[in-house]
Amino acid sequence: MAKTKTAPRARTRVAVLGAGSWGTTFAKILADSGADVMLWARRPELAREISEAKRNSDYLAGINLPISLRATSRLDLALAGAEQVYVSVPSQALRENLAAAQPHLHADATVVSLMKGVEKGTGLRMSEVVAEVLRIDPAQIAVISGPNLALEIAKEQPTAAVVSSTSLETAQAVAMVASNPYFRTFVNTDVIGTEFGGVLKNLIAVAIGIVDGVGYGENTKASIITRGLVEITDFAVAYGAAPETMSGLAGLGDLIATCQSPLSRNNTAGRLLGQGYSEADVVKQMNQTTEGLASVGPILELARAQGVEMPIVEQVRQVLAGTLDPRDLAPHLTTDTDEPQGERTIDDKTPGGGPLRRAFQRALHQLRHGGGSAPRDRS
Ligand SMILES: NC(=O)C1=CN([C@@H]2O[C@H](COP(=O)(O)OP(=O)(O)OC[C@H]3O[C@@H](n4cnc5c(N)ncnc54)[C@H](O)[C@@H]3O)[C@@H](O)[C@H]2O)C=CC1
Ligand SMILES: O=C(CO)COP(=O)(O)O
Repeated sequence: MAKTKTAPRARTRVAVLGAGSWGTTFAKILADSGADVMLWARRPELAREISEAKRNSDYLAGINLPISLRATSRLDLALAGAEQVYVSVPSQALRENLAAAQPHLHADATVVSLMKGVEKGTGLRMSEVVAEVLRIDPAQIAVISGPNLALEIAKEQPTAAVVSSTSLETAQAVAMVASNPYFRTFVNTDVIGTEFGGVLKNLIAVAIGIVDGVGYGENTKASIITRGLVEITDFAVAYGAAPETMSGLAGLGDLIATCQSPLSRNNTAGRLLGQGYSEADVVKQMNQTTEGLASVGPILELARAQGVEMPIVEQVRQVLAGTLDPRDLAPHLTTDTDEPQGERTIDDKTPGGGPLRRAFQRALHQLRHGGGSAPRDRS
């Protein structure tokens, strides 16, 4: 019997906007996953180096890029026929880049944010900026986040990430195109949690860098990471995230990677602050995007709006402003208000409330006001 020939599956045409360390690495992930990728670089000389030498010596020194990867400095060429558009520019530059891209974008294209920041001034998440500028169906928008230090992935070290969209179908379509033997993608529909996980871990990584720069050791760092996870979970849950997302790859996973690695720019910036450099000096020294520095202000404003306390992020703000000595940054286990302190002194795995937590708070309140002993950490 003659074998039926199956036609080879057409390669999905995708564009990646931004040829910095993550944009270039993601273009490699997509090309290695079998997609037909066009990478947009702002500078024509960088686009030429990527297309001709298959190198990006400014951002990914020593990495050989896939032969099939092409780059251009023309947005119209990058976007022509692209079914999926992955965006990896600094968060504060997203709006202007989207406005430039819009006339060349296919009406049905899926737009995928790879970014981990919020917009100053509006406090919007990147998917919200995409929705506001492009006015497309939310089902056309996805975000990708997780423990994804670019250089490790460019070296093809096995990594997992989360693709999130309010449409599971969209998340799955993106995950299909962005999966290969070294890059495994999981899907969810919790865009808020997935995005905030990436934004908030940067702030805790800056705090970790600061105490590292001061010379404090593992106890301090583990305390900050643990308390930081509670803090960022409280924040994200207050904005509608699922708590499980914060203990998954896009929350805890990314928090661990970013807080542990000297490859992290947020961690590095924090270390310089801890060594006594001012914010202005640090910004001058970092020649790559350091989202955490720009996110501190908007995140604290959003936290205030929901009544969420973020003592560690607040201390980072004070170090940046030069009003707190980096040596005084500590996992904030006490507060300076007269309020009952149950909310902040319970080491609770269910941030955001629950009957058990409320009962515990009542007991703590009684103890405190009835002259009993100090609250104990339950962990
Ligand atoms: N590098 C990493 O390991 C990862 C980065 N991300 C996120 O990806 C986003 C981009 O980060 P990276 O690629 O690392 O940054 P980068 O600093 O390496 O590259 C940024 C790119 O954006 C371009 N760009 C376009 N418009 C710009 C403008 N107006 N101002 C400045 N640059 C402009 C730059 O030319 C450059 O190619 C950030 O939100 C970051 O948090 C997410 C996961 C991993
Ligand atoms: O998001 C990242 C890892 O998941 C990269 O972190 P940095 O932006 O601090 O380098």
